Amino acid sequence: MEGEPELPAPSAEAKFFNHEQSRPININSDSINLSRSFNTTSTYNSSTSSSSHSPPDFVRDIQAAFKRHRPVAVMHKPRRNVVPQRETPKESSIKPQSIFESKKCKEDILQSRRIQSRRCANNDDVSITPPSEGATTLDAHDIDQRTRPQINDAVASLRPGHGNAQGEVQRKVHFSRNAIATSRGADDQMATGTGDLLSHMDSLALTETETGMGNQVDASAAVNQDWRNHHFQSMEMENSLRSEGGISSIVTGGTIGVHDQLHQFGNFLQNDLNNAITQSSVIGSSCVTSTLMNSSSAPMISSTTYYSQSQAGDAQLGTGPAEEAEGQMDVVQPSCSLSKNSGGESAPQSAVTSQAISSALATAMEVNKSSGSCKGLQTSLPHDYSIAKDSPQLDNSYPVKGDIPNVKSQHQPSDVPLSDKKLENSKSEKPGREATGKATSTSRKKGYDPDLFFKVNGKLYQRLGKIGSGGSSEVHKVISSDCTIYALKKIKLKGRDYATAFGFCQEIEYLTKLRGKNNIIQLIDYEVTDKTLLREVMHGSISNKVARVRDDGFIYMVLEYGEIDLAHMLAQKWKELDGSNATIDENWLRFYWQQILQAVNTIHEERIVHSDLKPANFLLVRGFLKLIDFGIAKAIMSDTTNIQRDSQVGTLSYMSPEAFMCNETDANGNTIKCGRSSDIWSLGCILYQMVYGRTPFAEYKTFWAKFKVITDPNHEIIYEPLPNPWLLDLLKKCLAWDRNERWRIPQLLQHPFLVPPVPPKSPSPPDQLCTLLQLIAESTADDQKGALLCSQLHGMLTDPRVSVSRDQLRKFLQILNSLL
Ligand SMILES: Nc1ncnc2c1ncn2[C@@H]1O[C@H](COP(=O)(O)OP(=O)(O)OP(=O)(O)O)[C@@H](O)[C@H]1O
Repeated sequence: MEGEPELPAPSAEAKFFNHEQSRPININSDSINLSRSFNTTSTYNSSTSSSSHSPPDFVRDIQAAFKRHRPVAVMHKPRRNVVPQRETPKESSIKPQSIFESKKCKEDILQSRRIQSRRCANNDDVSITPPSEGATTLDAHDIDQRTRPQINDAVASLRPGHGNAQGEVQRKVHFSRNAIATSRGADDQMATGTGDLLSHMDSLALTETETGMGNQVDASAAVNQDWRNHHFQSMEMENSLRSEGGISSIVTGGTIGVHDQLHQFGNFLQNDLNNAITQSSVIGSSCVTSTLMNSSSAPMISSTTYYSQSQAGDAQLGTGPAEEAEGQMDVVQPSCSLSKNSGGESAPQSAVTSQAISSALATAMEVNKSSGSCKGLQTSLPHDYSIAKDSPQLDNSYPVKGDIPNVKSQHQPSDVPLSDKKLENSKSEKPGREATGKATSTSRKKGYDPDLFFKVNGKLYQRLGKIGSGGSSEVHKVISSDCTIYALKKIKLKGRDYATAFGFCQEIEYLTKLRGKNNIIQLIDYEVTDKTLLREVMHGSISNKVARVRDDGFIYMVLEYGEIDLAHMLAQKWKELDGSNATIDENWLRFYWQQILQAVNTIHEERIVHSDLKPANFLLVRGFLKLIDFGIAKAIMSDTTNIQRDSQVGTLSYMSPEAFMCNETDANGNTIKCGRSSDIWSLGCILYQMVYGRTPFAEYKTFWAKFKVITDPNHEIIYEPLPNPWLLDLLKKCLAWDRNERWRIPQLLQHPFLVPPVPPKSPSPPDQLCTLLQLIAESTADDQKGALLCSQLHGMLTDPRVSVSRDQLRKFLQILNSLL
């Protein structure tokens, strides 16, 4: 595995904006983009080039020239988080007892729902008072006998019949701080879905208790597996809801500031619901929550709420006329197991977002409020539904899962002692309120919660978790209103210079150009919020390229979602091989190498040089590799084969010699340029890594060491012996130092490693005889008899109906011999 190159001394902030260049970079040990501001007299000879500056000057030059952060995709330190598959949080183990308890709990719930459904007819309010602060984790058996029925009762309030088609039911849910609450039909339009929700909850409970995964649920995995199902279920449900007059089903948990949060989402959907008295707007009905309330962090109802999924996706929000009322706005229902983690990248999948469900409740409450039927909304709940505030087990961050045994706080780092957690909670309470207030006002203004949704061209995408972040962007996993998973790349423009912004817009341009090419990641939609900027950059009318974007603009790119990148695939592959002497399976290699070549061929045919090819930029989408990240790609002008670069760009370990020396002059006085062959070098590095498990210059750890060897034409790359000599040959064809000697993609696609030469067929005995006879006939052309015999024999041998025995042959030869 490759080590990290040490880069030239970064500045204190390690972040530069090069006014001459197009991009800012963060310099860290992972990656580097170099600007060519140190373009001086260096030549192909590395020693010359490096010696043309004293190191401190050079360092300064380079620092000034670094453009943007380009992490080196080393296999052992991939930047992208691999989705943990149903990872179990350390803090919350499920004990058999818990499972047993949770099953019991489920029965309790079912029972209490029955009771509750009767109560519902009487327009009960439900309030669950939160317990004191403290614990962050709760197992089912931690829920004491007193609280469980309360929870159950609360959940039971979701029973069908709580709202009904006549519209007389006006159930309210009051959330006290940290309260777990359940939903109820907000009014008649919310009646029917409750039943669906409950059935989902039931099945969820079953799922969770039976599988013993009542803690963290891998949202992504679940989403991936089930979204199609969910989609259909959603549609089904939508239809049924429409025909039945509409409902809203809501399950939620509560936390501090819940009313604010409820209010904001209420605003978001108010139009929908107000205009849709007879329409359905089903929110999150399919999701069952296991809710952990934490007042300190939650952007909305709870900082960490686990949606355990059973039938996620059964409901759609904002469909039908309600949606129309919203004005083309697609609203995403949180149908899938979701994970929201304020911690961001480190645990994208573990984070669960509960907000849509919470929001649904908010909506319901808003509707109730606005309809004047919400008198119970702010009131306390009947005490039999309350969870004692001082309950020893349940505190402000307790998970309440209804019938789900075990959840844990995601928000608080697990290594924080409990007492500290308490402290943090109490400390953060106030800011939490303030933050919530802010979020609320933003949400009110925008009509949706920006912490939860992204809006691109009027369409909402619900955030499922952060996938990763590049040098310039954040990439999130999102779900659209039709339950399709996408990746959403968000680039903040504020503070960047206009030239950089132009670069970002160019990525959009390339992706637009590459639409329909199935080995390139597909751009589904995009929005540059700063329209003036977009206009300016696209028309090339930026007057001051070094000026910085001052407004809070963003670029959003909705992209096809890739499951895993090649860097992770390789890491996984090598992990599997670890300890054994085996090498990567050649067929596996061929399969993906061919796809890599085809993807790059696609852009080369479109006269685009990628300039940052590395395993992390090949994503697996539905089993095939697709190329991503055209952030520094460049178009080749029609009259040339090279691209014009102001700067050195790329990721060190995969950068070609000419990329290091771009724009310098070679020994013959020619300017060194980058072109398609630079990409071929990078491909060679990728192939080398696929074969040997490390990049060709991995042993050179520092930037300088790498720079020196890569730019040295006499440096010999070490190739360990390989069983297949063609593979070795292929590597050498890609990693030829002289860019003119490197093979091009069409040739590489025909290389014997991919297309093994077919051995020539050895001629069959009759063929040989025929040839022989031919020769004899020619040599005895003067002897007519001999020639006749030869042609007779030839005819016999070539006629498939005639079989000639050896004896016959011998006789013929004897005759022939006597004649000659
Ligand atoms: N369509 C996608 N599907 C899934 N994951 C993606 C997708 N696009 C990007 N990612 C993930 O997000 C990471 C960052 O994305 P990308 O490389 O496009 O951003 P960047 O800011 O240009 O990064 P870099 O600094 O590498 O150039 C990628 O390494 C990849 O793991």
